[in-house]
Amino acid sequence: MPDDDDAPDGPPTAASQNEESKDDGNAEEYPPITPGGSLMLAWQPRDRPILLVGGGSRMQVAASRLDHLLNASATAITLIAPPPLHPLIAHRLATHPASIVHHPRLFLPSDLTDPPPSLLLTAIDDPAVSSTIQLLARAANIPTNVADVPGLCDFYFGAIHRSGPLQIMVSTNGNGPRLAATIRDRIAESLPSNIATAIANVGILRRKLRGIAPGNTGSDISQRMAFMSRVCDEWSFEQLAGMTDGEMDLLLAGYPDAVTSYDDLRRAKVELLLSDTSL
Ligand SMILES: C[C@@]1(CC(=O)O)c2cc3[nH]c(cc4nc(cc5[nH]c(cc(n2)[C@H]1CCC(=O)O)[C@@](C)(CC(=O)O)[C@@H]5CCC(=O)O)C(CC(=O)O)=C4CCC(=O)O)c(CCC(=O)O)c3CC(=O)O
Ligand SMILES: NC(=O)C1=CN([C@@H]2O[C@H](COP(=O)(O)OP(=O)(O)OC[C@H]3O[C@@H](n4cnc5c(N)ncnc54)[C@H](O)[C@@H]3O)[C@@H](O)[C@H]2O)C=CC1
Repeated sequence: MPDDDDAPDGPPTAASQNEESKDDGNAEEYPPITPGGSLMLAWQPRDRPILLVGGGSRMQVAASRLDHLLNASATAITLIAPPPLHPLIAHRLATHPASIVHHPRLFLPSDLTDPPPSLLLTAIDDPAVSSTIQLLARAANIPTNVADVPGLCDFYFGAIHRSGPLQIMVSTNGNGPRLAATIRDRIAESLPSNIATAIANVGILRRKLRGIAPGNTGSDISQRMAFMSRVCDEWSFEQLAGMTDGEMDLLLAGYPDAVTSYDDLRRAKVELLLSDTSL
């Protein structure tokens, strides 16, 4: 009997047998698989319907979920929560009326069908109702988070740090949520202060690059990727954060071959300025 607790239940499938037969003898060269983690993604809710159930005040869980949704630009949130509402939720309803529809009542099964949400979050203090909602959602294949009940969650929330375009989520995979927040704070403290500007500038540079080299063949893409990778590796966060629009254009003038270093670019800029004034 194999003593592998992580092995999936049931007989091997055609796919798993096929995987075994593909072992080419280089197994020790490949990174090991460590099951038991989470699939961490960067979900883009956009206008897809999302259902949030609960609006309580004790631990502010629904209020925090709502803020996460709004920060992710979700625009089709339905909130099912009888009064009283947490004051932060009331404030968000007032400031984001186009993105949130509030029904001041208890959950109804029809909330899962009319329309079916792409995501369901519950933050309520009634475990029996929580598990009924989760059973209905599971039957309808709706990914669900039941705050406080890991066994009923298809996905967990994590401790999140946000700075402009940068977002970092720490998960302890259910082991220590409070520790996740502490680790998040330590990571945030260790980040350079200009990191958000550096990332935003790289975003601008990448868009400019696609403007001057819009090709979509495999080699166009590889060339753009190699150039951007070199810029990101060779320039420091500080240099990237300080990059002006004109410097970006100068840097891109070397595309696809030269990736000018920060010092060379500054020197080229001075030379350009000098030659301009000598005209
Ligand atoms: C599984 C998970 C499911 C989910 O909710 O998604 C879950 C479950 C449970 N939380 C419990 C307790 C606490 N949760 C917090 C705080 C947070 N909890 C969050 C996520 C998660 N909590 C998911 C796992 C994430 C991971 O492990 O990485 C954070 C990170 C994100 C967020 O919720 O937004 C947010 C901090 C965010 C921030 O600060 O920014 C605090 C601390 C505090 O409130 O200050 C406490 C008290 C201290 C303690 O217990 O550690 C209990 C026990 C209840 C009991 O004892 O009865 C359970 C149930 C259980 O473990 O069985
Ligand atoms: N991150 C986490 O995982 C954490 C989870 N929790 C848990 O999350 C849950 C919610 O906590 P709080 O936000 O403090 O809220 P709360 O406990 O103050 O209020 C519960 C809310 O649920 C609503 N509610 C109850 N039954 C409902 C139903 N059938 N339909 C719609 N709404 C219903 C109530 O009207 C109220 O707004 C609690 O069980 C709490 O223990 C608490 C701390 C951390």
